[in-house]
Amino acid sequence: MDALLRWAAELGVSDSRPPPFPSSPSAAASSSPPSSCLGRSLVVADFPDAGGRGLAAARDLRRGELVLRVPRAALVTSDRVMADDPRIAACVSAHRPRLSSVQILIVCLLAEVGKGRNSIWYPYLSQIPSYYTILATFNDFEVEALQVHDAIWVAQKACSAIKSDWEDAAPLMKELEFKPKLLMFKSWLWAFATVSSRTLHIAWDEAGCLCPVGDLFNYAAPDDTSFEEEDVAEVTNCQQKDEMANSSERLTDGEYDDSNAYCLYARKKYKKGEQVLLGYGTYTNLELLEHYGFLLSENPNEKTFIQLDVDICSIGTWPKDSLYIHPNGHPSFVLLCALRLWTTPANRRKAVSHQIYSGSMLSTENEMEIMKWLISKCEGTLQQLPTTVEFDESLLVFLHKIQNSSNCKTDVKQLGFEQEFAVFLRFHQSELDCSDNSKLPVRLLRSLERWELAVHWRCNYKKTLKKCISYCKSLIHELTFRLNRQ
Ligand SMILES: C[S@@+](CC[C@H](N)C(=O)[O-])C[C@H]1O[C@@H](n2cnc3c(N)ncnc32)[C@H](O)[C@@H]1O
Repeated sequence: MDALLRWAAELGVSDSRPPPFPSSPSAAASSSPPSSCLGRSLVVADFPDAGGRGLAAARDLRRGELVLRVPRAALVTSDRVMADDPRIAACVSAHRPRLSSVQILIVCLLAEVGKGRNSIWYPYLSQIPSYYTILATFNDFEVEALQVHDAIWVAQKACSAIKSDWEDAAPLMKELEFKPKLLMFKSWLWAFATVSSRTLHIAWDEAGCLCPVGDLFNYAAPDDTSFEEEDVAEVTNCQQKDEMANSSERLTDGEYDDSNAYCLYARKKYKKGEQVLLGYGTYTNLELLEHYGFLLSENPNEKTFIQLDVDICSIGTWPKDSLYIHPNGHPSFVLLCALRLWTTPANRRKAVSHQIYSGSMLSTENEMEIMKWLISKCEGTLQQLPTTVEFDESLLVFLHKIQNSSNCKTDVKQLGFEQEFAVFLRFHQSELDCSDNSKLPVRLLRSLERWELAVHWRCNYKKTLKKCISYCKSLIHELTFRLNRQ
């Protein structure tokens, strides 16, 4: 990491705003770059429960403050790799019409990896994780563990799309004489996951850019970023007005700006030592798993979908993905509207459409019918899934413990789940031959990590359905009370 931070400093990456002009020309010429690009606003730190390696505030940070600047020279982009290497440029241009910008960036990334120490990005490339847990890396056992048909389908589709991209790009990579290891699907998957989970948006390339040091920020779901009065006062009083200028518009965390650099900003106030997080976008947990390989226990953007008949989905002009259940168990506004319309006799729909689109309840009876329908749908869905929330919660405890166990044979026996673990081992054609004080092999530990993610996802899914049932029951109770009083 020290080598990366030194290399980045040499390229002008910095966590402090550069002075408007050097104090004197001789001082500018003689000043050597600092030994680290961090230390003034940020430091690298470990956050075991929130993304692992990440960036912490090196001092108290103000909202809207510039915390990292990464000049274009440090960014890994397809155009930069090709500008530096005419052979790659010539081969890519011959294949370009058939390839997407993401495929081209992946090929450029693998080409740089193939250069080893001769790559100008070597200090950066050697700090990129060596494996990922995005959905496409899940094997059949782990995919099955998601249990919910839609999620299984997303995982399978993600993997087959990446495979087909790899096959399409194979002739180009052969022409570039990639080493056999880099031609393998495993390498493509690694590079795909790197691009998927670490790129930042740039205007001139849909695939984005890899941003050394800037890609060390972990994720927090974007929340309501409306300006609080306190923040406005802070901006008004701020001495560094130039830095804070436009900070009300700068509630996005980062952008490639006119100074030819990627600039990243604190999107809220941070106390020294706190983890500084970026909101990469609003994602459901399945999307986070698909693109980034993790999920959040509390995700405000989570959407829980249940199987709906075609006639419900097509009853309005609403997009299908707006028909879902919120993490607190409440049906989404659109799901509620669609169900109100669907439960109304066809000949009356037109007459009540104004009421429905404004979000009003049609009648107590209609609302009770919807709530009963939702209860039965959620209960039916839960019954069809092979395990319960309680089982999944215990399995999660087991999976967590077993990954940290130094005595797996005894622990598997003591913690239960021997049967599930035997199926897991059979899938991996492994036997539990680890003696006391030995850890499981890395291959199995990584699979356990992905299995845990799958169980975590399905457990959250079921919990939301249970919350929906409780919500509907309490509403029915309330409506019955109202009806009885009429
Ligand atoms: C841009 S990188 C962030 C830095 C990364 N932790 C590292 O060590 O290089 C994004 C990856 O960090 C991890 N990550 C980010 N935010 C996370 C979070 N809130 N919880 C768990 N993992 C997270 C995921 O593996 C994700 O794909």
